[in-house]
Amino acid sequence: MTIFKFPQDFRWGTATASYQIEGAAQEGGRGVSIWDTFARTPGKVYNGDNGDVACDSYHRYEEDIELMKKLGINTYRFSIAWPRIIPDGDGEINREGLDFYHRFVDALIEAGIEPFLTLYHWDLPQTLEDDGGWGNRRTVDAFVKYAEVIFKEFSGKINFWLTFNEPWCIAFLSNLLGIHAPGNKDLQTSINVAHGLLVAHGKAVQSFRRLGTTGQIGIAPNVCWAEPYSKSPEDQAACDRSIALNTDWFLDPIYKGSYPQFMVDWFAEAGATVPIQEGDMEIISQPIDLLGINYYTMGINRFNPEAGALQSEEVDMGLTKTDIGWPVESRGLYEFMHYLQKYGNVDVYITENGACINDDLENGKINDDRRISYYEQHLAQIHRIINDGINLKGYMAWSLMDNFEWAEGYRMRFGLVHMDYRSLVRTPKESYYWYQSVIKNNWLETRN
Ligand SMILES: CCOCCOc1ccc(-c2cn(C[C@@H]3NC[C@@H](O)[C@H]3O)nn2)cc1
Repeated sequence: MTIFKFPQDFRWGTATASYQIEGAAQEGGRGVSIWDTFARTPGKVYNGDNGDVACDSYHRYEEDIELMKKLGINTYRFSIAWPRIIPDGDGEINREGLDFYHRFVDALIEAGIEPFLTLYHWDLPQTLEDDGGWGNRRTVDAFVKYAEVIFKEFSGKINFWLTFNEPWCIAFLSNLLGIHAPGNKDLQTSINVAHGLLVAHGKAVQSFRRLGTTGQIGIAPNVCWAEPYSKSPEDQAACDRSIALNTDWFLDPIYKGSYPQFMVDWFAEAGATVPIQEGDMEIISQPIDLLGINYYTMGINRFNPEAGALQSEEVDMGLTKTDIGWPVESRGLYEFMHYLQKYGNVDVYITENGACINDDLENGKINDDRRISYYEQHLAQIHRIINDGINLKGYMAWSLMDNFEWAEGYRMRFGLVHMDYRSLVRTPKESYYWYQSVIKNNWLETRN
C-alpha cells in the first residue's frame, strides 16, 4: 500500500456536458443541435438513443448538486448548450436559456462548488451546420457572438473557461471518420473544421480579454498517446502522426502560431490543405491561461498503409480493457504530460479521465471495483506528474453520472453515479464513495 498526498490547493471535481445530461431538448426555447439530428439518423447511435431526456438534469440539477456536495468536490465542469442561448445559431438571444444557466451556476456557487465552463461541447446549432458548419466563417462569427453573450452574462460568477472540448473529436472523429455528428467522412472538410474552430477559439479569447471577463481561459484537447510497436522508423513516425493529430495540430497553432509542418506535408500528399486566411494564425495564437487535458487510454501503434488517413494502426496487446474496449494503461498520462512540456510548464487541469464500466445494480449496490482500480492507477500517475514539478492543478473525473455516450448511446456507462434511465433514479456507485474518501483525505491510498 502507498499513500500519495496531493497539494493543499489541488482541485477535485467531476465533469459532464449539456447534450449528454440535460434532456429537455424541446423545452426552454432550445433550438435543434447537430446531435439531435444525428441521433435521429438511423444507424448513427446505438439503439437509436438520443438526448431528448438523458439524465433530465435540466429539471433535476438540484439533485445533481446534492450528489456533488456529498461527494465533496470543489469544482464542477459542465457545458452550456449553445442552442439554448441562440437557438438558430446567430440570431435572437433566448433569455430563458440564460436564466436557466444563471439558476444552475448560482446553485453551484451556493453549494461551494466552482463552476468550470466549457463553451462548446459538440452541440452546434443545426442551422449553422446546414450552412457549412465550422468550415464556414459564419459559424466562426456566430461562436464569437455566443461566447461574448456568455462572457458578459457570467463574468464574476465563472472563473474557469474552456472554449472547445476535444477539438480532434469535433474535427476528425466527426468529419473524417464520421463516427460523431455531423458524420462527414472527408479529409479536407475535417481540416477546414479544425481550422475554423481554432480561429473561433482565438477570436473568443480576444473577446474574453477585451471584455475584461473574470478568470482564466483555455481549451481542452483529448490525448492519444502512442508508443511504437517496434524500433522501426516507420512505426515511430506512425505514432508521431497519431499523437500530433490530437495534440500538435491544435496546440502548435495556439502556442507557436503555425501548424506542425510534418503533418501539413503529410496531408498535402493526400491533396488536403489548410484554408489559412490573412491574420488567422495571429488570431489563433492569442495567449491562453490554462489547458484542459482529457485522457482515457494509450496505444501501441505501427505503420500500416491501409490504416486510414494517418496510416497508423493500434495493435491489440492483450491489456485489460474497459467495457468500451479501451486498454487500461495509465502510463500514457505520465508520458503525455512530459510531452506537453514542449509548450512550457503551462497550468493544466485533467478535465476528463474515467472508465466505461457497465456494472449494474446488485442488491441495491454497484460494485464497480474495476472503475476504482482504473482511478487508483491514474491518480497515482497524477501524483507522479505533480512530483515531477509539472503544473497539474486539478482533476475532474468523467463522469459524475452515467449519461448519453454519443454514438454508443446509453449502453456505455462512465459515471460515479448509476443512472436508471427509466426512473431517473441516481444511485452512487462504490467508486463514488471511494472518490469521496480520496477527496476528503486529499490523498490516495492504494489498496494492494
Ligand atoms: C473505430 C475507430 O474509432 C476511432 C476512435 O473513436 C472514438 C470514439 C470516441 C472517443 C471518445 C469518447 N470520449 C468520451 C467523451 N469525451 C468527451 C465526453 O463527452 C465523453 O463522453 N472521448 N473520446 C474517441 C475515439
